[in-house]
Amino acid sequence: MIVTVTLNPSIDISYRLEEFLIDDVNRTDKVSKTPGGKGLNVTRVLKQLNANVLATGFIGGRTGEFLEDGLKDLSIDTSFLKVKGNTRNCIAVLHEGKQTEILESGEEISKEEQEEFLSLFEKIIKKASVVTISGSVPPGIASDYYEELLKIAGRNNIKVILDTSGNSLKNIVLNSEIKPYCIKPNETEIKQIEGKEINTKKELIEYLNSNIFDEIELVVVTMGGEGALVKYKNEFYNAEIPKIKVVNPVGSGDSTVAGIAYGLENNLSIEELIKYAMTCGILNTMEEKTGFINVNEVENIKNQVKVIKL
Ligand SMILES: Nc1ncnc2c1ncn2[C@@H]1O[C@H](COP(=O)(O)OP(=O)(O)O)[C@@H](O)[C@H]1O
Ligand SMILES: O=P(O)(O)OC[C@H]1O[C@](O)(COP(=O)(O)O)[C@@H](O)[C@@H]1O
Repeated sequence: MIVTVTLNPSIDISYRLEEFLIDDVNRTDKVSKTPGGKGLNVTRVLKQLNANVLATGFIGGRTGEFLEDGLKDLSIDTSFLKVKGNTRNCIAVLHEGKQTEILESGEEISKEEQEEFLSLFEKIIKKASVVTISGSVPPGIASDYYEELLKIAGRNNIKVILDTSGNSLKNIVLNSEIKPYCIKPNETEIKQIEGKEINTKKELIEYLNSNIFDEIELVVVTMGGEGALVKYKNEFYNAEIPKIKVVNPVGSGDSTVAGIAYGLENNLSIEELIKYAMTCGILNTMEEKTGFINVNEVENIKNQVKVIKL
């Protein structure tokens, strides 16, 4: 089983506009509202891949109920901790080929709620082989909270894929006693870890060879339409992907994480795992909906992804 952790889920609202008018009124009938937050996008794609998946995290209020109902409609198993604060909304405006996002930070999670979640997490991961942890943490949660989750997963010998950014990622890579099995930074996030200038693949390889990544077995640095550079057990792989028509790229990193989790759960070879990860990311960009792929196209796209050992 794969457990997906979304500590800061959201109702993802997307508005598509021909033109985005600043300091003016924008009207649209092209609206979508889906259960979101990075980990729930991961969950939906895993469900589409027929994986045995359980979603957990904090939810609260009417927005939390909307979110849980949306997952139930997709027959997704959930075990959320209900909290006092309301689940947030995140808005993406898709306009003129661009994507402008307004992400609420979410409502505060109390110390008691944080403690309660650690107990719930310990209980539900007993049957898991892979855990994904995605996204930002809501207010009230210290940046080392993810380390607590890693310790619990470590005690239970479970592989963790961590997809986060900013201080949460920095803290895990630079300061955490225990490391995740895999991280999936994009090009911006990898530079944020130590504020490094990384302009070429050669520089990226040099950076990934530095000892701060020694204990992380799998590092997947995604590069949007340019595919990814992957470090696995000190070997490097370049993932070359086909040129496709992008409809909506929101959630493609999350879909990539779903592909990695699927690969680990099914003990795929590293080449096959990278192909699945890229395929899920690509297929998500080709859809209007976030955290959604056309499963009928998996084989076709996978055959067009090239994984080259460097
Ligand atoms: N323009 C694109 N064309 C094709 N595939 C894409 C494109 N953008 C993203 N992808 C796919 O999704 C993956 C993750 O995208 P990326 O933008 O790097 O992540 P994030 O959403 O985390 O910023 C890429 O490695 C690729 O497989
Ligand atoms: O948890 P965070 O980091 O605040 O991000 C939440 C947002 O990220 C998204 O998952 C989109 O992320 P990506 O476009 O980076 O894949 C939205 O669904 C969600 O609103």
